[in-house]
Amino acid sequence: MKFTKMQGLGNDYIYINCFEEHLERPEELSRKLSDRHFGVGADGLILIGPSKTADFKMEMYNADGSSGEMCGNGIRCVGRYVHDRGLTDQETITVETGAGIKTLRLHVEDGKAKKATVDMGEPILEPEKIPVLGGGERFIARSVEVGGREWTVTCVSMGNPHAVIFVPETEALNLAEIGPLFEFHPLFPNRINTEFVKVLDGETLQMRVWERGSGETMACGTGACATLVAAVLNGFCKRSGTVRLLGGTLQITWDEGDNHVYMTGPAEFVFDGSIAD
Ligand SMILES: N[C@@H](CCC[C@H](N)C(=O)O)C(=O)O
Repeated sequence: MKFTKMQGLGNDYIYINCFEEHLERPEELSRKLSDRHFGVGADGLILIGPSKTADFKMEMYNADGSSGEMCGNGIRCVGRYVHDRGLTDQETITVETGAGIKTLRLHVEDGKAKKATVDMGEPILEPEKIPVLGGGERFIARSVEVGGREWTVTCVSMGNPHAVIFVPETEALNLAEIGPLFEFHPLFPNRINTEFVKVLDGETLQMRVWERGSGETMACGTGACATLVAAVLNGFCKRSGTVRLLGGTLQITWDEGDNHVYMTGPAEFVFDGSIAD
């Protein structure tokens, strides 16, 4: 079976072209191939295939085999893959995901879709839809005890669930210890992606992320969108800004007109490979 490894800001996935390949157990394959010592090494697996409702369909699996509804860095790589490998000649494409159909505008340079702007849709703020327990209209700046410490948490879904926490410093945090305590906290029935964010100024946010199912990653596109939305809701940031992650930066805008979040960032090929069995 052929595969392609790609990355968006160091958030790396193994991509399978399901127009050509047939997969039986993607959860198991994701676990096996994502292993950085015994496999190819990745944050998970992304399948690109035909859709009945959009130009393409994307399915994503985390490194532990669980599935995610949406992947912001992954969808830009899907855009680059289908464009650069000749599956489309369009520069605006639609992709069906577990969080609905997303529209991508590809930024083509020298024949390559090196960047994309993705319409990530409207953020979901109702606690029962995120989902997070606790009721109320929105889950903004609520105090939650995790690991014997009080954290101020804002929850946002970008089709997948995020808990955003504003902290004075991100570097010193031991994410390997705190991350799983949030991910498996009983407050979050579907587990959670957690972003730890330092506000640098009114349009610049610095973030580290502990991803549901993959642990700490270099970047999370949906997480960067949730972070900007949470920063606006808390009065820390303008509606358009830069999110700095370990692997690079994303430009995020929460449009006042249509209430949609727009994400712009790069997408890169790493290598092609094949798996014997
Ligand atoms: N890295 C992704 C998000 C991947 C899915 C996430 N771990 C989940 O389970 O929701 C991104 O760039 O958005």
